Amino acid sequence: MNQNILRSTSIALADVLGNPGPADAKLGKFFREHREFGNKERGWIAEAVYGVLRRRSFLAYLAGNEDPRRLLVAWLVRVQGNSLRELDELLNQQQKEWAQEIKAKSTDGLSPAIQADLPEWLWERLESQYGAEEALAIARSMHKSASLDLRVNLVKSNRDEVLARFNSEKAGAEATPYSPTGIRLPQRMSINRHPFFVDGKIEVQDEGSQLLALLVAPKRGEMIADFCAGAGGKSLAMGALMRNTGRLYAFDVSEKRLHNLGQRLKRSGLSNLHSQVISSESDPKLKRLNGKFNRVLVDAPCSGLGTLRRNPDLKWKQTPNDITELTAKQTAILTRAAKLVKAGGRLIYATCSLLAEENEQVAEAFLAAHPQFKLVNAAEILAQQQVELDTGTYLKLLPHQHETDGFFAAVFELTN
Ligand SMILES: C[S@@+](CC[C@H](N)C(=O)[O-])C[C@H]1O[C@@H](n2cnc3c(N)ncnc32)[C@H](O)[C@@H]1O
Repeated sequence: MNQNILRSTSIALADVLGNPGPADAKLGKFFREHREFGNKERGWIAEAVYGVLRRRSFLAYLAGNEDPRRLLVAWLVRVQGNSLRELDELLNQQQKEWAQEIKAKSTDGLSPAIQADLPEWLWERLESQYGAEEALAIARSMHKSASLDLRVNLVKSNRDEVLARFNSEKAGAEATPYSPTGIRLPQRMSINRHPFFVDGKIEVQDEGSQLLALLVAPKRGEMIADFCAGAGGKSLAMGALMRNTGRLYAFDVSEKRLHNLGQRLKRSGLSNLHSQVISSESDPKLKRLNGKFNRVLVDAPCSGLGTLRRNPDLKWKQTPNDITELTAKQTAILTRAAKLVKAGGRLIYATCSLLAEENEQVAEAFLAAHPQFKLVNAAEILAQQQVELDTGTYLKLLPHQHETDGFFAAVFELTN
């Protein structure tokens, strides 16, 4: 790597820090506009940009400000632990002086929010919810990048076949600890051209997300709705659990996301999945489906704070006001989706948030307003699915404990 790469990285970082929009989309655009970089250089730039986003407040403290170049120098010296000699080719004279100054800076007495690398409001919420020690452990576990988890598509393959193939390629693949269909690769690698991916034998899916599909526990021949299907990660997992029988409706307000689901559907070999764009949760199209479903999954739009290993920019973008708006939306979607459930059927509410406001509080308010639904123990359902994981009545996955993204889920059953 050379000074030119560092200059380009600081341009990409300035865009990600200074403008609205998701970091991955901005970085994608940057690479499309800078085709001169090869795979190795792109990897380096992405790692540096994400590395800074994960430790932004710690690095800003060390750098003295948020100048992207100073943040990058601080990341190289204090997070990556590079010596000044190792950085000789990469830094210009002025940057070498910054590096020296940053290396010598004491970090004694840093505030907990800076240690956790969270905005103050978010640190306060996590601390009051989990206690200081666990909140810090959760936050720190998200300073690292996530492993690459794959889901084996049981309609086309099995876990042994996929494990054997990746291990013959020396990819260091392992079975995931909880999901019976999961495989974990230690390194992020480009999987899109892998023959098993092209053939639809595998999908990229975090183990936590796979567990949510198992928690829905759809059976062969049933009517299932995925109310917020997005690009269909959980729809595809559920369709495979149903062994391509029954009927699975994938709803979403985003035509673009459902279009992406369509692309993945072709590879999956599933024919039991029907996607439908809705205008909102109160789309009149839904009326004819009231009381028809054995299972309805609401994988609600949320703050995404459980996915900070992948999307570290979210912690700097969300505001307390966003959380208030999201909880109102989550409640409205859950309330409407509940009408689709048939007697004896189940409604599953899920988020990838860590905040009680979006999780337990939404679930409790729903139960209070809908006495015809009762809460079902998530650990018991998972045990029936051969998954040994007991996080209590609710499913609560935390990155520092389960090495998955942070997820919450509550299962409600409509009494006969
Ligand atoms: C957490 S994402 C879903 C992820 C998806 N289930 C998966 O596993 O890949 C939430 C989704 O809710 C959708 N959404 C937002 N408002 C909605 C609404 N009122 N009704 C249905 N879907 C909605 C968003 O477009 C987004 O795709």
